Amino acid sequence: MAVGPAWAAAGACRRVLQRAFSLHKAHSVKNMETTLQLVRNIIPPLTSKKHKGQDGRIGIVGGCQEYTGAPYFAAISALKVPFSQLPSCSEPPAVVQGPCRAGPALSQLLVLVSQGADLSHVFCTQEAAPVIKSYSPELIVHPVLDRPSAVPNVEEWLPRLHALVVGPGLGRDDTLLENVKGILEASKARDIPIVIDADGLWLVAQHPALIQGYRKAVLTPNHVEFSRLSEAVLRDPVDGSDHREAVRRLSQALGNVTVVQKGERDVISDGEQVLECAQEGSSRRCGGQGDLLSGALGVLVHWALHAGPEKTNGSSPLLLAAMGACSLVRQCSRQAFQKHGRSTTTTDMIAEVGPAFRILFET
Ligand SMILES: NC(=O)C1=CN([C@@H]2O[C@H](COP(=O)(O)OP(=O)(O)OC[C@H]3O[C@@H](n4cnc5c(N)ncnc54)[C@H](O)[C@@H]3O)[C@@H](O)[C@H]2O)[C@@H](O)CC1
Ligand SMILES: Nc1ncnc2c1ncn2[C@@H]1O[C@H](COP(=O)(O)OP(=O)(O)OP(=O)(O)O)[C@@H](O)[C@H]1O
Ligand SMILES: [Mg+2]
Repeated sequence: MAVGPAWAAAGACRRVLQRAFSLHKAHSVKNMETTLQLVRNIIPPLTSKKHKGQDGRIGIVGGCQEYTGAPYFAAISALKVPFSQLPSCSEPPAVVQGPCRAGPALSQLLVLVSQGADLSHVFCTQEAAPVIKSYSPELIVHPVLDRPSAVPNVEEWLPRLHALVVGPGLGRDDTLLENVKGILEASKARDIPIVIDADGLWLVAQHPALIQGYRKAVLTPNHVEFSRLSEAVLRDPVDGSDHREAVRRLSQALGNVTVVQKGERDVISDGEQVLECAQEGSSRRCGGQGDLLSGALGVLVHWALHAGPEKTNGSSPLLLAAMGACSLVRQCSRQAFQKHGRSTTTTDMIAEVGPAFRILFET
């Protein structure tokens, strides 16, 4: 087979990346920069040639009586990641909220983007819906998750969604979890990328077969969720002395599903490569930062898979997406902490998504 220069360049870049991350600590700053350069490649350019929906619509599955903040944080962070899709004026008024695309000059367009765009759908319980809607008029909220018809109700929207984030604020009610099983199966059948977090991970720990071998899934466990999952899947206690190997093993056991273990450093693996995100964040550990990550990751996963191999230079798109989202959330945390110190909350971090994105990916 003829090997072209682009392929050779891709191979060389992959080897550089692999070598870079196997020598992790010594070159961590350089490695982060190498990967962030690839992340920049997957960000879709802002152009007037795009059609409605091309840059992504994200669905969040979560939100119940107890937890309304988590799905809101995930949905609003997906909405705030800049250069996402602008709503078209031809969208039905019932679902379009916020600015629409009517051919404004670039400067106006940038202002509109920084105000947010219509792309986040939340699928939650009846009780949670009015609460989530009241946080933001920009979110599209479907009160369907506790209905007997939940699966077909969500399935109806799947053709219009580019990625699903499952679990923030879902809770652990058996009926809801049963519905989410059906939603996961329907999404896999359509080959939709799925980010699984929080109670979605609880469900996966009970039924690992749900995502076993699904290469378009990314799991984002925190410390406790990671231990729970590892024990369920590997059936032995986690080796706390080697995070990288523990994450790689879990990913491999799940059939190379991408795993992002959040912590002081975020460890990311697809069962083969292992990356670490050591972007400076902050010491503030308020609730909701993980939800911010899962929402942003939903957008980046779509962008990375959509970008194609010439943009990712042969690297795993999901690893790049994870590295991008982790860096973004940590940078938001750092900037928010500089302004608000110990009183920083996740809402302060959301306000930093646009500026953090520019610093990381547009310089
Ligand atoms: N405002 C909201 O509505 C929020 C709701 N949340 C939701 O709350 C539900 C339960 O989530 P939990 O994260 O509490 O999950 P769990 O109920 O599994 O609890 C995990 C526990 O581990 C602790 N933990 C986390 N990281 C740790 C670490 N590094 N070392 C030691 N302990 C650690 C947490 O404090 C928590 O008590 C989920 O649906 C989640 O999405 C959270 O996302 C936070 C914000
Ligand atoms: N010790 C730490 N130092 C710096 N950043 C951290 C630390 N622990 C977690 N983070 C960052 O905080 C973000 C959320 O991780 P965390 O472990 O708090 O998730 P979580 O428990 O799921 O959050 P949530 O409250 O939303 O459920 C991640 O981007 C991660 O990089
Ligand atoms: Mg969480």
